[in-house]
Amino acid sequence: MNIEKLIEESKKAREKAYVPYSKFGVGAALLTTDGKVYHGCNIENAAYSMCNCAERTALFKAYSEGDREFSMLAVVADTDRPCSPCGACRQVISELCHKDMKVVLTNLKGDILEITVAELLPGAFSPEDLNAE
Ligand SMILES: O=c1ccn([C@H]2C[C@H](O)[C@@H](CO)O2)c(=O)[nH]1
Ligand SMILES: [Zn+2]
Repeated sequence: MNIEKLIEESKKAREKAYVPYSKFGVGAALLTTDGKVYHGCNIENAAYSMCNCAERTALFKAYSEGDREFSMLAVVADTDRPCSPCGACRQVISELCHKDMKVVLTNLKGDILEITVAELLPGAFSPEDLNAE
């Protein structure tokens, strides 16, 4: 599975977005090290703070199925710049994915930004911080 194919998967995921309030659909595709792809879309709610982003949907689906090892995450939305994950997703991605994992941010115009998990959230609060005495 290459970058272009995973981006296509993220676009398919975006078509499932439930976005009656923002009308802003986002898609994510998470590739496991053994080649499985988890789709995620954003899912909104009339109680707005309950909205779940596409990135966390994909990660939580994978974790809940027992998958823990990932090689790439692609995210797409109809944005001017490559879609930029929110702070909450950056925090969750930082904990659940390897710091060197590739993150591919893109938009419908075809702009692509390739970064790593570490670059998404430099200095992220991490599980190790809980162990300080
Ligand atoms: O990277 C992003 C940015 C935003 N959203 C969602 C949250 C909300 O449903 C809508 C508008 O913020 O887009 C995502 O799913 N991922
Ligand atoms: Zn988010």
